[in-house]
Amino acid sequence: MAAASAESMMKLSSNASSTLCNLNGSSRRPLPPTSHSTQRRKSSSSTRVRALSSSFLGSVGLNSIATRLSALQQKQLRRNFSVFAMAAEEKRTVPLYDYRNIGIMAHIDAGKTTTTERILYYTGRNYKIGEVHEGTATMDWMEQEQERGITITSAATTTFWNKHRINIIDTPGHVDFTLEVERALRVLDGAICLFDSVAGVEPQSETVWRQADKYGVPRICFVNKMDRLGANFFRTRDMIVTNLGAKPLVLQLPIGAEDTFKGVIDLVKMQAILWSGEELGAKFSYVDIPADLQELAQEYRAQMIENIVEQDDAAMEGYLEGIEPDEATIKKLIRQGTISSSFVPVLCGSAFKNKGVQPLLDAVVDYLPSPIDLPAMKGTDPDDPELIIERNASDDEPFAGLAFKIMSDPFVGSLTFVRVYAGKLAAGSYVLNSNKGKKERIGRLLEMHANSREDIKVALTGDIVALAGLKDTITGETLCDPEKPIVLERMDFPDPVIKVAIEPKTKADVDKMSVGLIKLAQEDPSFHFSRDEEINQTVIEGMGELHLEIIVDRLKREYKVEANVGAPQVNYRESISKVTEVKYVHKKQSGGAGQFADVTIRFEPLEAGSGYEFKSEIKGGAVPREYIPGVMKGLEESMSNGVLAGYPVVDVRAVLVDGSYHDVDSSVLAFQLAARGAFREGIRKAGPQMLEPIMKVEVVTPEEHLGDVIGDLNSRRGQINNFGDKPGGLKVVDALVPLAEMFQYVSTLRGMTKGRASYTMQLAKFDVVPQHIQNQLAAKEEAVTA
Ligand SMILES: Nc1nc2c(ncn2[C@@H]2O[C@H](COP(=O)(O)OP(=O)(O)OP(=O)(O)O)[C@@H](O)[C@H]2O)c(=O)[nH]1
Repeated sequence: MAAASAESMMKLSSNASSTLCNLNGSSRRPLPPTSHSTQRRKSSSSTRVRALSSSFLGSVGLNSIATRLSALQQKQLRRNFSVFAMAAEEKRTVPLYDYRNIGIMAHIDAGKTTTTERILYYTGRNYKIGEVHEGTATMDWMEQEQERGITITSAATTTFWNKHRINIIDTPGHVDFTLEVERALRVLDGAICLFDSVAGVEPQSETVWRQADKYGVPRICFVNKMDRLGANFFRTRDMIVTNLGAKPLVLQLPIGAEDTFKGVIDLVKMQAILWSGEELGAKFSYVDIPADLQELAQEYRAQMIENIVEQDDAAMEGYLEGIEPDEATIKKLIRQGTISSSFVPVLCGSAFKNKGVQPLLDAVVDYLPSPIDLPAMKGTDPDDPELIIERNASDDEPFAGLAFKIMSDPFVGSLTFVRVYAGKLAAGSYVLNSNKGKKERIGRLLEMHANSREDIKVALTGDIVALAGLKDTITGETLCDPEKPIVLERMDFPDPVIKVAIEPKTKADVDKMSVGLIKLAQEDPSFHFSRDEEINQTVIEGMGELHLEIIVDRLKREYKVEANVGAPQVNYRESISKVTEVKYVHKKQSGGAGQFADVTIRFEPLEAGSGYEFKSEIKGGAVPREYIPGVMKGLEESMSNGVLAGYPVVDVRAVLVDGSYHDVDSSVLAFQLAARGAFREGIRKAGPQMLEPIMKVEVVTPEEHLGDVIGDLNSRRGQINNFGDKPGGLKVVDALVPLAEMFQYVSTLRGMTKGRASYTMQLAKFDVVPQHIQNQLAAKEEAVTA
C-alpha cells in the first residue's frame, strides 16, 4: 500500500468509492472545487456515468438481480467449500435466558455515558469511574469524544449483574451520528431510554424512540439528573405520554428533587431506597417509605397494579376480587408487559450523584427480554428471496449472525462487530457471507470492553463479539453456516444530506487520504466519498456539519492527512411530478455493424422516500429478455445524473412498456443507449423538480432573544410551527428550515443570544426547492460543466 503510486491509489480510491457508493447509493455529482483547486475542466459524462451506474446497482430497485447473482455465486461457492470447520464446542456458562443485550439511548447530554460508567463500576467491570467532563469516560475512548465530551461511535462492552450477562452498547445522542443508534437498535434486545429530568423528552429522544419502535425494541425509561435545578420527574412522565405517545408505568417515585434528592420509592417492594452519600460507591439501604410520601406512593402503586393486571386474566380476576398479586407475580407481569411493549417502566435517579443506578440494573435484569423471550429471527433463503427462514435463539441452531459495525483498529486492522442470533462461531472457522456469497475466515474472536479486548475461542448465541480479519463483510451483512445459509434483514442506512469538497494539501497526502477515506467509509455507511478524476476533485458526504468535521479531524489524526476543505453544500435530489411515456429509437449506421434499439418507457412519480424502481411490462418478446439488463443499466446510469442540475433522481418508477429490435443490429449496449435517451426526454417532459432536505429545528432561548431568533429563522426561509415554554423561563421555538440555510447556524445563534440559546435539528423531509433557487442551482451546474 505504502509503495502504491498516487495514480494507482486514486484508481483504488475511485474504485473503492464506486463500490461503497454501490452499497450506499451515493451520488457522485462533483462540487465546485475548493479554493486551492487548480484544475476545472469539463466533466466528461462518461466518467460520471461509469461511476454512477455502479452506484445504483444493488442500491435501488435492482435487488432482484443482485440476489440472483449472489445465489448463483453461493451455489458455486458452497460446492467449493467442502470443509467448514464449525468446531465450536465451548460450553455455555451463562444460560441464554440470563442474557441481556441492551443499549442506552437518549438526547445528547442526557447522561448516557455517565450512566454506563456507573454501570461498569457497580458491576465490577471498572475499578474507577471515568467522568465525561474530565475526558476519562471508558466508553468515550476516541480522542475526539474525550475532547468534546460527546459520544461519536457506539461502543460495546460486556458486564455481569446478579449472574446475568449484560452486553451494553452506548450510543451517541447527536443527530449527525444517528446511524450509530440505528445499527445498535437493529441488534439489541432491549434499551434503556434516558431523559434529563429538567429538559424532559427532547427532540432527539423522540427520534430514537421512533427508531426503537421501528425495530420493536422493548425499553425502560430512566429519568436522570434528578439532582439538577428544575428537575421534575412528573413532568417528564407526562411528556412520555404527550411527546412519545407511550404508556409509562411508574415503578419508582423520587424522594426529594434538585439538591434534596435522596433516593427513590420502590413501588414494587413498597419501600424507600436511600443513598447515604453522593460519593462513588455510596451505600444504600431499604427503609420505610417516609410518612409524607405514603399517600402518593399508595396512589402510584394502585395505578401500577391496575395497569399490569391487564397482562393476565387470572391476575385481573384476582384484582377484581380485591387480591393484590405478590411481588414475584408483579415482576412477572411487568416483564410481560415490557416485552410486549404494552407499557414502559419508568425509574429515576441521578447517575452523576451515584443514585438510582443499581435499581436500574435490577430492572434491566427483571424486565428487559433475553434473546429467548423474543420471536425467532427471520431471514430469507439466499437462493430464493421469497422463502422466509427462521432461526431460534439457540446454540444448537445453525450459526447466523449480523455484522453491525466495522471499526478500524490500530492493532488488528479492522474489527467487525457481530451479533450472534443463533448457533456458535469458533475462532479459526469459515463462515459464509450470504449477502455476497463469499467465505470469510474468522481469524480472532474478541469480546470487547470499550476499546480493550479479550480473546475468546467461541462465541455463543446472544453474544456480541468483534471479529478480526474479515475481508469482504460490511455493515448490515449476514454471516452464517455455509451449509444452512440465511440472509437476515438488513438495516436502513440514512442517505447523506451534506457534502464538501476536500483536497489534500500536499502530494504526500494524496495516497494517505485515499487510504483514510476508504477505511472511514467502511466503518460508517452514512459517510460516502467519491472522486471525479476529470476535475480532480474528492467530495465527502455525511449527515451534518459535525459528522464531516469529525471525519476531517480523523483523517488528520489517524491517517495524518492535511486537507483543505470547501464550504458545505446540500445534497439535493431531483424527481418528477407527473406520468410521462416516451418512445426512443437509438439507430446508428456508421461503418461496420449498425446499432438499433427501440424502447417505450413510462416514468411515474413515486411517494417520497421510495427511491427508484424498474419494471418490465414487455409481452411477446417485443424486447428480448437478454436486452432488458441493457435498458436497466442505461436507466440506472441516468438516474444518478438528473436533467436539471445533475443531482440524483429519486422517487421514480421506470416501466418498460414496449419496444422493438433488429436481428443483427440490436445489442445490450444499443438498448442501454436507447434507455439513456428515453430517460433524458422522458424526465424533461415529466415535470422535473429539485428537492432539498428540510430540517426540523428546535431553538431554546431566553425570552429576551425570542424576537431575534424568530426573525432570523424567517430570513432563512424558515416556517415557524410552534412556540412554547421551557423550565427556567426559557422559550422554545419549533421550525422547519431548509438545510441549505442552516450552515454555520451555531455561530449566528451564539452571537445573537450571547451564547445563551441552544438548538437541535434533524431531517424532517425532502421538499421541492423554490423555483428561483432551482434556477440558480441549474445555472451553477452549467458553469461547472461549461
Ligand atoms: N447534575 C447531573 N449531571 C449529570 C448527570 N448525568 C450526567 N450528567 C452530566 O451531563 C453531561 C452529559 O453527560 P454524558 O454522560 O456525556 O451524556 P451523553 O448522553 O452520553 O452525551 P452524548 O454521548 O454526547 O450524547 C456531563 O457533563 C455529565 O457529567 C446527573 O445525573 N446529574
